[in-house]
Amino acid sequence: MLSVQDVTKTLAGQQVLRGVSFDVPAGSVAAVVGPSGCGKTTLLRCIAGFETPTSGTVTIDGREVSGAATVPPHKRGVGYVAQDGALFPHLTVKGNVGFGLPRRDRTPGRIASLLEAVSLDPALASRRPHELSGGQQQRVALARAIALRPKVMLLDEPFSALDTGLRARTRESIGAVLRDAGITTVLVTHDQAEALSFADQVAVMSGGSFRQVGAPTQLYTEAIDLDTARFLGETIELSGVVSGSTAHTAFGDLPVVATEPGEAVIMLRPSQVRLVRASGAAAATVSRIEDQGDHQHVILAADGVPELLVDVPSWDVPQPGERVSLSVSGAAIAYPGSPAHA
Ligand SMILES: Nc1ncnc2c1ncn2[C@@H]1O[C@H](COP(=O)(O)OP(=O)(O)OP(=O)(O)O)[C@@H](O)[C@H]1O
Repeated sequence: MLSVQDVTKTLAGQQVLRGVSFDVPAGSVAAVVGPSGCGKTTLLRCIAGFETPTSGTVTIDGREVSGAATVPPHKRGVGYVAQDGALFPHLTVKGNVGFGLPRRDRTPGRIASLLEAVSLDPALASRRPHELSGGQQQRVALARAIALRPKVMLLDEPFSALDTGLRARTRESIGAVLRDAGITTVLVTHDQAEALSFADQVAVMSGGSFRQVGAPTQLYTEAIDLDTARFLGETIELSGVVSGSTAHTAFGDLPVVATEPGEAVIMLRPSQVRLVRASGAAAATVSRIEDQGDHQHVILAADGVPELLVDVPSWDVPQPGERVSLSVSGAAIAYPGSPAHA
């Protein structure tokens, strides 16, 4: 429904986008995640029409809006919420939210339901933007964009000014509003946990191109390379030698997704790993414990290899000197490279 094909963009002599392609099916949510400066905002601006791609095409609902012909931003059916919200300072909250709606739709009930959708107290409706916090302003900007029921919604870090609890709640309610309305959405964020929890499809961006595009679970469990795996979440990394579907490591033999035999970095997600205490085949020794409150870091040592950190719940903590082994759910993945150490 939204299709971006081989889009490049050069700005001030620098190639900011280097051939970006992805399709976002109608009514679904895609997230683009990547470090600061990798080109996320530039990609959104190309989709919105605020920038013209140097080459490549953008198609919305089967109509090419950027490429051979160029459709101006206001005729693309695209909503855009910028990082700073960009509210009209002289209008109240209800004036901002109702801006662009036909007069007959600017009813108190409609405005209140839009404010509710973004978890904003309707009592704020008569305030002006300078009387709101940054996070409240951001939510007014979201409500204003949703009000117009665009075909495509582009969200540039819209939750970044909100604190953790409010951020999760607002994200859920905005996600539900967008899905219920069948609005095709692209969210840009540098927060991988946000991307993985919000979207049907996640694109990992780096240096102006996509490294990997896929469903959240697929990316998390089958990252294409070690850097992407590290970017998407915590890793446990061991040196090992792969043979068939087993990786031989100093911490014992572990199941691994079958791959090229030989030396590799064996990567596990922390949630895959459990410590087994008092095992006859124990492979490691607990060298020390670091108290994290709700859980404990257990630092393991094995002969001649760097330490390894495994989390355990605070109510089942092994003692320093105790012998333990690793029990793994699913399989590890082997990558070329060198492991990061505890
Ligand atoms: N108008 C411009 N002229 C020249 N260079 C630009 C322009 N806009 C962006 N850039 C450069 O393009 C690169 C990508 O910028 P962009 O804002 O797209 O990144 P981003 O991934 O959205 O970053 P952030 O997460 O920090 O917002 C950066 O190196 C930036 O300096």
